[in-house]
Amino acid sequence: MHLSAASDDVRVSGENLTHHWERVRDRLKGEVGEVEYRTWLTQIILGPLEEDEVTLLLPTRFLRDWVRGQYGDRLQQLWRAECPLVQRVELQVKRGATVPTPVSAVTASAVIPDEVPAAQISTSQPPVAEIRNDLAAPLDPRFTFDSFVVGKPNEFAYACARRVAEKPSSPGFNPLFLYGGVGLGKTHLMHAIGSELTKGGQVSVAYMSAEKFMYRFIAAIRSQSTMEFKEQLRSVDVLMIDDLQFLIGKDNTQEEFFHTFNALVDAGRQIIVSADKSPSDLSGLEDRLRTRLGCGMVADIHATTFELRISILEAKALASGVTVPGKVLEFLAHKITSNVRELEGALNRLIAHANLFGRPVTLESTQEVLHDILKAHDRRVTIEEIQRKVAEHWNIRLTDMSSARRARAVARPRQVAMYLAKQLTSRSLPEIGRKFGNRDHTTVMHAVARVAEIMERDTAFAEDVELLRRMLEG
Ligand SMILES: Nc1ncnc2c1ncn2[C@@H]1O[C@H](COP(=O)(O)OP(=O)(O)OP(=O)(O)O)[C@@H](O)[C@H]1O
Repeated sequence: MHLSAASDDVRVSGENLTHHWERVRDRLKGEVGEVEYRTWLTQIILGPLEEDEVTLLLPTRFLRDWVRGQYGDRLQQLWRAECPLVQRVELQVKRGATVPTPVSAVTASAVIPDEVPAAQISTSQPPVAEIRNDLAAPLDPRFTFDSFVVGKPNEFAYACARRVAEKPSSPGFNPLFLYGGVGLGKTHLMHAIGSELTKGGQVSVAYMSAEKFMYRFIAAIRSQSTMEFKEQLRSVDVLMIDDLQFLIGKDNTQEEFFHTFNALVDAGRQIIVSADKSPSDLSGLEDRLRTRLGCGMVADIHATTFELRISILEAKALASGVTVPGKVLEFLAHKITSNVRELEGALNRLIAHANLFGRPVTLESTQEVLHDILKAHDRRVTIEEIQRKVAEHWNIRLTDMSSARRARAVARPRQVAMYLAKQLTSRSLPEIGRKFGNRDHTTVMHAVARVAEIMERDTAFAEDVELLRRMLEG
């Protein structure tokens, strides 16, 4: 019954009830302040009074929970004080509830969208963190915990991610802040958490890059649908924002993110953020945001070790079904140390090549196929290193690299060292000559030509030189 009598002798008319509600609202507004009121409370619509219970309607489940959690008790007290017939306040979701008046140029949205049924919010297979209007990006089904190779540099971040996936919003783990250099697995771990959480279809997850967050926010301002945007974000169970460093210098977006962040954490939802630096090092982000970002669990992913790179390569090679010799994996792990993305890219190219041409992967084919990548990764080799390696290889004294001795057992390795110095460093012939006991540049020129010539006809010698080159380049 709409606006029924609360007791036999005292009745509350619809008009009176509205009047009481206005007074309750005004008092609340006075208590919480204009901004807070505009953000959360303008959307409450007065519903029916039944017995001693007044119903207040909100357009979404999220808002209902929020208002109940933050203002529920206070609303009840104010109602009781205003109208003694009202003893209880019931907060309900009303589909299609509209805001009576636009709130402001930026936050106004004449129509608040219907509450999204849980089934619609949660994802289907393959897991897609989609919530209405493509707000979030899809999760990559390849990025799972199973496909993530764990080693010393990432074991802590992995353990934290696992923990959040098992028990979101646990105290001490909210927010989860993952940070580390480029291509080290932050996005992979976030998607893995998302996929795990959406498996049961009960949890809604929104994943997006900080950049997308900003563009969506700007678009919402332009189309005057900021409120809808806020609502969408604030209705998820888990919000994941990747590459937060993008928000540095974007003050308005930071502000919006800060409010969303607070609203979600205060409502017991999980936030997961990734960045290239720790919260304290993200100078350019507002202090209050940095403080809040750092107050959950902060986990860094360190640069990979040789062992981790080998394990990752082994796992990816195995999954591809192509046999990649251990020597090739070691070679790649030595050469490509920057990040996992590049390592993976190199391996993928080898695998694609092997599949395309039906040829086995060898060290030689690897060097050929990855010529450009390897070149870019050539590390700076010094002439001293070359001399040391070559002397060790032919078992001669290091001092013989610059001595005047001309015996072939000494002269040939010295020539090889000069040849490699020319090939692997950017030093000029005179500079190389100086490092080899102040020899003339023509001596170096002669050595380079001589070594190349012998390599042409002596395969064993050529292999020796190639091996030395690979070791030095590694
Ligand atoms: N430990 C790992 N095991 C398996 N694959 C990994 C691992 N670390 C990274 N990768 C892979 O490396 C690639 C790059 O990882 P990802 O995109 O997660 O890096 P990121 O840290 O988010 O980088 P960016 O800073 O550029 O956003 C992905 O294909 C990912 O699957």
